Amino acid sequence: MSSASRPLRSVLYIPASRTRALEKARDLPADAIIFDLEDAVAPDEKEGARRTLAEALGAGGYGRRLKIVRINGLDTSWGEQDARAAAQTDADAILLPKVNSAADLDRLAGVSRVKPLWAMMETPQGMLNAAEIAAHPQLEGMVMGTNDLARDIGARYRADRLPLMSGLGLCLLAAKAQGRAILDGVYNAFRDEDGLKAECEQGRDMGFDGKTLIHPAQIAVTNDAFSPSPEDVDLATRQIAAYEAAVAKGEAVAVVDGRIVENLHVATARETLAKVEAINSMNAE
Ligand SMILES: CC(C)(COP(=O)(O)OP(=O)(O)OC[C@H]1O[C@@H](n2cnc3c(N)ncnc32)[C@H](O)[C@@H]1OP(=O)(O)O)[C@@H](O)C(=O)NCCC(=O)NCCSC(=O)C[C@H](O)C(=O)O
Ligand SMILES: [Mg+2]
Repeated sequence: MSSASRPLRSVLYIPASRTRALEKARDLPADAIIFDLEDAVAPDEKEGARRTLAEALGAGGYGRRLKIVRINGLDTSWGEQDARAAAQTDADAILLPKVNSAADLDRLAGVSRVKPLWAMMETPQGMLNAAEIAAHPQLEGMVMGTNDLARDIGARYRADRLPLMSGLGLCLLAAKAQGRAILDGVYNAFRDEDGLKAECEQGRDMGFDGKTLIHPAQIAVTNDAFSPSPEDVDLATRQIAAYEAAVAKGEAVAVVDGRIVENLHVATARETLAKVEAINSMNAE
């Protein structure tokens, strides 16, 4: 199953050096996992984390969740070995941090041709080159790195994320133009449920497929925010029925709840129902 047809609402980072967290994740209801060899792992632990991760993936137990390995940058002493090691596991994709251009992905593709690639979008140069990065033939998805981005542009934290909006928007447009998945950045205050909920809803409304997370306590809120609500399902069902009735009468437009429904709205409604089906099918496992 490709990542396009599976839910990506909640995507949990797990430091690859934390054996207990790697074990715990097998039973967590996150849609996908990013096994992190980069920022969550201290320099002294990098080599050990690579081995620990290979063992954890070898042991399996992560079900149908998308499994992504975030390697260290290829300009570090660990990056190339990380990429080679990740290529030998059953991970679904390799995530390259701090991607500045499509050439960075070419370099990773040279080391690992076998796995789909994901790109961390978290540098000013990366924002400006988002279109060429999204168009890379081996790329499957993008992940916003809002901590690095905020640092690089000198932005302060704001609940409305105004300073980050141009970067988020550029990457969203680039990903959507190429049909790639795109995930929102992390919410650092992992015990603040209300703040997380607000940021999830903002990302969802912008068009992100899901949100990256740092702690298991963030999964339920995020799954809820990125799942179609019962009201969404009800509306979608009524829109499809009304439109089909209109078409049967030779008309191209229906009206539901005082709003027009055309073929494009019906396409969205069908996608909503398909998303619910994909979520139910994943939950059934
Ligand atoms: C933030 C943490 C350091 C907190 O860890 P801890 O103090 O251990 O939390 P808890 O005691 O509340 O943990 C409770 C149980 O949950 C497990 N746990 C904790 N975190 C995870 C996790 N991420 N995945 C799976 N399981 C997890 C603990 O083992 C406890 O289990 P149990 O023993 O059974 O009770 C910690 O959460 C953490 O390290 N989080 C990940 C941080 C991380 O990955 N950072 C890098 C990614 S963010 C980033 O780099 C974004 C981007 O690049 C950017 O620029 O923005
Ligand atoms: Mg980062």
